Amino acid sequence: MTREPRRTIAQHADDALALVRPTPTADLPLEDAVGAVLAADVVSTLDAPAFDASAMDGYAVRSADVAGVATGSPVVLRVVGDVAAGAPELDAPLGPGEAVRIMTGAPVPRGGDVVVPVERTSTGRFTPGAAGSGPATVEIHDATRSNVRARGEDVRRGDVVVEAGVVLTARHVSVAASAGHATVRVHRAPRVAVLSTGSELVAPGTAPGPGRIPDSNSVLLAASARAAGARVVRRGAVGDTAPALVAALDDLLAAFDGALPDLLVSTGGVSAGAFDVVREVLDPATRAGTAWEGAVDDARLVAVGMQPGKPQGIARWRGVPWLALPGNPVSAFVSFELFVRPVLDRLRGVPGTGRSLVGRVAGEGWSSPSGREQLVLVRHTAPDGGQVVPAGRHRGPGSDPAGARGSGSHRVSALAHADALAVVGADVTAVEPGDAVRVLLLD
Ligand SMILES: Nc1nc2c(c(=O)[nH]1)N[C@H]1C(S)=C(S)[C@@H](COP(=O)(O)OP(=O)(O)OC[C@H]3O[C@@H](n4cnc5c(N)ncnc54)[C@H](O)[C@@H]3O)O[C@H]1N2
Ligand code: MOO
Repeated sequence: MTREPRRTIAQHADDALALVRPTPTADLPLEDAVGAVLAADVVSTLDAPAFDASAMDGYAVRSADVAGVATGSPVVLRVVGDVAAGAPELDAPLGPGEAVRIMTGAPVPRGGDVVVPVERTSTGRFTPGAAGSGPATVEIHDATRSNVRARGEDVRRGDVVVEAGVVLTARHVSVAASAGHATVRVHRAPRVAVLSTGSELVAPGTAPGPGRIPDSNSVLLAASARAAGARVVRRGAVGDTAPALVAALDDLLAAFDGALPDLLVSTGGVSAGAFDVVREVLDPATRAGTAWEGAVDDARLVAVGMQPGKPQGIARWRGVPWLALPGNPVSAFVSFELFVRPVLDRLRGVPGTGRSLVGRVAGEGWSSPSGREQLVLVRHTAPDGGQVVPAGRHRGPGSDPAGARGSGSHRVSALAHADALAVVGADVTAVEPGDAVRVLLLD
């Protein structure tokens, strides 16, 4: 067997990122683009507001005519017309002593520069459905606010209103609509094929039988990738034989309507066991002379200086990037967060590299392996943050994340209990209560 090179988390993450490039771009209708990453700035084709618009239902007037209102002198103006939202601007400018009935969002006539809300006039209120009718004159009671929204005061034609690289939400696509667009240019959703290996695995919901357990990792990885914007095909529980794995990988290459996936993600079978089938397929010593020897390129089985998640595989299967994660559920989760998520982000066009760590304080101590970075599922002790403690249903002696009984990478309950992932430096052997810790906040 080939000796494993030792890599840091950062080095392995870089190796994984180097496998992929952003997906091609296409124009998508606005509603279909939510969740995708914007590939080109959205530039407004319109001014917003598009014209000087009324902010109130009321009367458009000339400020010169209503200057006396503030000093208590009554002002009576002639009502010369109506302008509703959606109507073109009136042809004639507003003359001295004139007012027009105007509705919210309607263009203010030339010459008019103040809109007096109807309730601040002698009219009191307009009657719905009675457009165009009303008293021939109006007395203005208050004209302290202009209530005119100036053309272009929010957005000017040519302004960038949404920047490339954002994960589009409903808010962003509504702004694109306001800016005159029906479509936006986005990166195609990454196509991700997920499979889990292990003859002990049964489909979720199936009674396991002796020695067998539910396949939770393929659910974890498929759901995580989908939530990260990918189109996912999941293949659960491939048995621990090389031909079964080879057949499953080839099936997955054809699972996206004839298009190749952008990424294969597997769990299990990468460590030192006699049935570690991913290792068997990737290791040059065991794949030499097999029918699938030529399918594997750039394969590396590495020991990453981390706990959990040490054994990792990376390769191309018939040219398709493949990240082979370890099988322990917490190891699979941590591996997704540290290696798969950044790859998905690069595929879907997110600029930069990932989420930043935030500072917290340990509410309890725990031990940490020397020479390896430690990833610990933790939970905040109060909703407002501050202290974190290791997560998991059965805590207390024996639940130390790096204690005598191993890293706890089998403790699935912690996945549901945690709200953050603490990252402890490789040189730290014990975290004491009150120590500063860096955490990734989990969604
Ligand atoms: N002699 C050594 N043994 C092990 C080493 C080592 O360095 N030397 N590394 C350990 C570490 S660390 C890890 S992590 C695991 C990784 O092993 P594999 O990737 O080969 O994973 P498996 O052996 O297939 O499974 C490990 C464990 O996880 C359970 N599992 C697997 N797949 C799933 C799934 N889809 N859903 C739920 N649970 C799953 C599996 O039943 C095992 O209990 O190796 C250590 N051993
Ligand atoms: O690295 Mo293993 O992932 O410690 O359990």
